[in-house]
Amino acid sequence: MPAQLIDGIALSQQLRAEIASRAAALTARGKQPGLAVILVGEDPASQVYVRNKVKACGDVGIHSVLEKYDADLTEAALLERIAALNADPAIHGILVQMPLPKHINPHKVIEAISTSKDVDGYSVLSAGELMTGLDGFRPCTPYGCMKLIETTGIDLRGKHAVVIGRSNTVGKPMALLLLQANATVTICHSATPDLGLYTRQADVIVAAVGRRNTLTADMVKPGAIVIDVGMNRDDNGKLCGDVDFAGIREVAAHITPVPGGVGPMTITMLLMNTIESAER
Ligand SMILES: Nc1nc2c(c(=O)[nH]1)N[C@@H](CN(C=O)c1ccc(C(=O)N[C@@H](CCC(=O)O)C(=O)O)cc1)CN2
Repeated sequence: MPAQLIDGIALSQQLRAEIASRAAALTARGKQPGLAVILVGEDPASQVYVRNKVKACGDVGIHSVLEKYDADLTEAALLERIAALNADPAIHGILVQMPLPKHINPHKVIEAISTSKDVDGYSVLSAGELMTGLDGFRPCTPYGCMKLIETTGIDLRGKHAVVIGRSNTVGKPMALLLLQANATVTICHSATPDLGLYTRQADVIVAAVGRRNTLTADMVKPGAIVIDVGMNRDDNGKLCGDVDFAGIREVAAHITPVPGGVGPMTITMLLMNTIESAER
């Protein structure tokens, strides 16, 4: 039997309905949640993402402020804007769309955002909170992956999870969230020899490498859960993930599609973090 699809669009709709009612409750108490979205430069994909974020905010009753700047904005000017937003009581979350132009240091920018408004969960303090099990903001993509895994109803306690990728924004926080859920976690990466040796033992595989066909059917244990974080283009320019979806669908028990899997959840969990910030 082919694997069941884990539908990120359907789950997003469900969670966004919950977010909308929490936003309405806050607004009724005179505290409408607010998100500031900052875009520097003209990267076409980033323009789409910020537009979608602003629209998503409107749909769930979160007040949003979109600040768009030319690519030659100075780092100092950006830091000044962030300082002003940190002090703005109507703003509960600040998001700076990545990537930034080369002359701006993304680490400096992320660290300038107040931890209490770091709804991307990218700062060193937020990472430390996740690492130590404190109640901070979880980075949106791995947070969304956990919600997708939850829909399978499978308890992760004692399961073997393999994360492919070690980025600060996906791979590392993903591994920590799986660990928090009591999975036994292995992190594989570009220097791992014989990736299949590890993935064939996994009950859950999260692929976040940014290279298509990294995971093929022969590398997956029958009945596994496969979460595909990749966003690549195939030879025909069509969006595809990191895994051979058609092949793995015949082996796995649950799999996320690309598009329509992890991607929509990234924006939904940003909304969730913004609500959580306003509720704190
Ligand atoms: N500050 C941030 N910058 C970036 C983040 C982030 O979480 N915070 N993530 C990515 C881009 N991103 C959101 O910003 C994002 C990427 C993809 C999707 C999505 O819904 N993808 C769709 C497909 C879209 C398409 O057809 O092109 C899907 O997978 O179904 C949402 C958000 C980098 N920067």
